[in-house]
Amino acid sequence: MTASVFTEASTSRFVRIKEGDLDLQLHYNDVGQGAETVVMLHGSGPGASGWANFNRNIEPLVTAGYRVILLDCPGWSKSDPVVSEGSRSNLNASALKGLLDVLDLDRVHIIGNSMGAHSTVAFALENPERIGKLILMGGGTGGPSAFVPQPTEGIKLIGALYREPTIENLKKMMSVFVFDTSSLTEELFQTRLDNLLARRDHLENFVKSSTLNPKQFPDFSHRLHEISAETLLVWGREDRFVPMDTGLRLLAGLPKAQLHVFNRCGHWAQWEHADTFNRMVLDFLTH
Ligand SMILES: O=C(O)/C=C/C(=O)/C=C/C=C(\O)C(=O)O
Repeated sequence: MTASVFTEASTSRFVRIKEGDLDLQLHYNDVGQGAETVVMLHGSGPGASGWANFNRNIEPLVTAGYRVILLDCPGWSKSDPVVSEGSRSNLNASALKGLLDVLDLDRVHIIGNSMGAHSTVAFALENPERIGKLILMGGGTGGPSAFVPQPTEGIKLIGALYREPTIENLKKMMSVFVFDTSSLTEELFQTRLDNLLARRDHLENFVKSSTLNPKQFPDFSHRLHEISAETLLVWGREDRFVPMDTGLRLLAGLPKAQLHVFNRCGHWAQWEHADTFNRMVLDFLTH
C-alpha cells in the first residue's frame, strides 16, 4: 500500500486479545510495511482515537519505510468498553502487549500522546525487552507540576465534557487544547462530536472509572531511571493540560532522554507542529 492511498477505513482492523485479566476486542489501524514498527498511542480526551490524534503523522513514517500501528485503547473509539478501577496506564500497557503478541511483533518504537505517553512508560517498565525508542508528548507521569495547580484547567474541561458531552463543552475544551484556535475548523469539531456521541458507553465508563479511582495515571517518577531506551520528549510551552515542567521532570528522571519544547504550542504538538514534529521523529528514529 502506498502512503498516499491509505484511509482510516482501508487500514481498520480488529483483534481479540487475552492478556492477564483482559479479554477484549481491540480496534487498531495497520498502515504500511517495514522491518521496524512504530506504535502510536492516543490521549484520553472524549472521542479520541489513534487516527484522530495522529492523522498528520502517519504518512511520513510509512513513506520512510515503517509499519505504523495505531491502537485504540480499551474504552475508546471502536475498541471494547472497559471500566478501569486501577491504573489505566497499566491497563493500556497490557492491551498493547496483547496486541503485539497476536501480531507477533517482538520489539516496537512507541509514540505516546498524553495518556498514551503515560501508558508507554507503563509498557516500558513492564516489557523493557519489547521497546526500541520512545517518543513521549505531553505526558509520561513524571509527577505533578511544581508551578501549575492540579487538576489543570484542561483536565477539568475534559471531565466536564465527559459528564456533559455537548458541542459547547467540546469547544471550551478544544479552545485551551491548542495554542492557535484559528486552526480548529467546524468540521473538526463536528467529527470529534460525532465520534464521542457514537460511544456513550465509553463516556459513562470514563466517568465511572474516575469516580472509582481518581488516580487513573499513577506517578512513575521514582521508576523512570529503570528505562534505558532512548527517549524523545516533546512538549508545547503553552500546554494547559499537562504542564511543560512535567517534561523537565521526565528529562531529569529518564537516563537517555532529550527534550524539545515548541513555542506557540498547546497539548497537541504532533498536530500543531506536524511537519517539524515528523522530521524530528524520523531523525530520532534513524540516528
Ligand atoms: O489526565 C491526563 O494526564 C491525560 C490527559 C490526556 O490524555 C488528554 C488527552 C487529550 C487528547 O489527546 C484528545 O485528543 O482529546
